[in-house]
Amino acid sequence: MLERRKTIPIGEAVQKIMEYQLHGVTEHVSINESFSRFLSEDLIATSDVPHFDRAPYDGFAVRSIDTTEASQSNPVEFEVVDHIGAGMVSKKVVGQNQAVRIMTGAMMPEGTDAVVMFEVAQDYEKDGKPFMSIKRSFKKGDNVSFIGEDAKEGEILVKKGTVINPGIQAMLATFGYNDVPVAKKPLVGLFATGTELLEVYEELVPGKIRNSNSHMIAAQIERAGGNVHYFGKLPDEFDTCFEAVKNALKEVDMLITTGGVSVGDFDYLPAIYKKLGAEVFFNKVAMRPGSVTTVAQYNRKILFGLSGNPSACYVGFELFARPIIRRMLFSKKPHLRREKAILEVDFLKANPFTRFVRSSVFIKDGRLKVAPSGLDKSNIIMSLSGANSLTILPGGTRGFTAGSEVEVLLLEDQTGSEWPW
Ligand SMILES: Nc1nc2c(c(=O)[nH]1)N[C@H]1C(S)=C(S)[C@@H](COP(=O)(O)OP(=O)(O)OC[C@H]3O[C@@H](n4cnc5c(N)ncnc54)[C@H](O)[C@@H]3O)O[C@H]1N2
Ligand code: MOO
Ligand SMILES: [Mg+2]
Repeated sequence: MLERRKTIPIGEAVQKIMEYQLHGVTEHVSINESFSRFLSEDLIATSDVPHFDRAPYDGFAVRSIDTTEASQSNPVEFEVVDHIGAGMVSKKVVGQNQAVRIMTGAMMPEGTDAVVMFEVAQDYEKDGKPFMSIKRSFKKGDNVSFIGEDAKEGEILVKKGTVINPGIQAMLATFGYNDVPVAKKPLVGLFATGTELLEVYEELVPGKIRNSNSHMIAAQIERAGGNVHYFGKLPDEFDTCFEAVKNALKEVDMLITTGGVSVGDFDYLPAIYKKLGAEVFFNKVAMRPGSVTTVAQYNRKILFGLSGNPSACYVGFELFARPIIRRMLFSKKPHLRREKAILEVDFLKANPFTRFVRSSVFIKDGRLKVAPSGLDKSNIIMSLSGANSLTILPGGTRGFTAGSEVEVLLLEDQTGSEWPW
């Protein structure tokens, strides 16, 4: 007899998974390998930046007090007693009406408190000695880049769980993080199930199709920040699938399968979970596509039984597996970012369930707009290539007309959302 499944709302399904706390693990990687990894500790300023007062221009370091009387009609003369570039430190203590020729980035010599740019000074020689004169006054601190103006020692500059971008790379280097504490990438096991599946390089034959889901999910796992362990494809045979799933679980942090989760005669995943003794969180969600998505836990490892239908599989991954991966990367906002956008075209399909329409968001006339990226059926592959978002069309509506405001989940955004439901 057909097993009746209990349908639960999407928010409840996500909550059930998120309640299951899987923790992130720290590892240290060289700064050269840290780009696009997730920080596992707050990034703290280990020193002031800059850590010495320095010249922001090429010119002359002077004592501002010596410039007070300078004007167009009264040039004031300075003897140039030293000459330094960035990285050099002057040993001179600068006295009255003395100056040091200084280049951008060099440390301010003792006694000086202002920099005169070359453009406003006249330099010349007298008796074989260098001199310069100015026709305007300078205040203490004019053209000086002060200690700590960029960052103060001890400041928390970037929170843990943030993805490392080029700017963060610069900070890490500035503060001497040669080894960077990052979240270890969760290892996500992956199987494609289905007797109909061919490898990419195989010729098409009647009744068979090429396995596209595992290549798609592998990319989604990497986009989410995980590492993929692809175990291959399995035929729809109970014993083979059971053994493969049971063994694979020992090697990974979580396991994804695609296909075989519905009510068909060869859909073995529900029976596999049962024989394993796994705790099933849900096996029917009030959403399209992906309604058959099944999630369970066994031995503190989460099993994601994603649909075999490509679009359903894709959506199931983004809503349920992505937040778990991001959580293990210490993200405080592990879910897809939710924004409002204006629908560009009519979408008049009535549906009792919430739909997640593969869509393309774009900016037009300064506003975020959205349009479906292709056919909206769960067995469709082609609408996925142009999808950078999922438009949420709540259940119980008669569809939406162009110009309506709708909510979208952004697939390629790194900011994320704390809880979009
Ligand atoms: N009587 C019912 N039939 C179905 C129901 C239902 O509620 N009652 N649900 C439908 C929905 S909704 C979906 S979604 C699918 C889910 O099917 P399964 O998750 O069991 O997946 P399969 O049966 O194995 O395959 C479905 C479909 O997807 C193709 N497929 C599978 N794997 C791949 C792959 N790796 N790459 C590309 N395509 C793949 C497969 O050939 C099938 O066409 O069930 C409905 N049926
Ligand atoms: O689960 Mo199916 O993908 O809803 O269409
Ligand atoms: Mg099936």
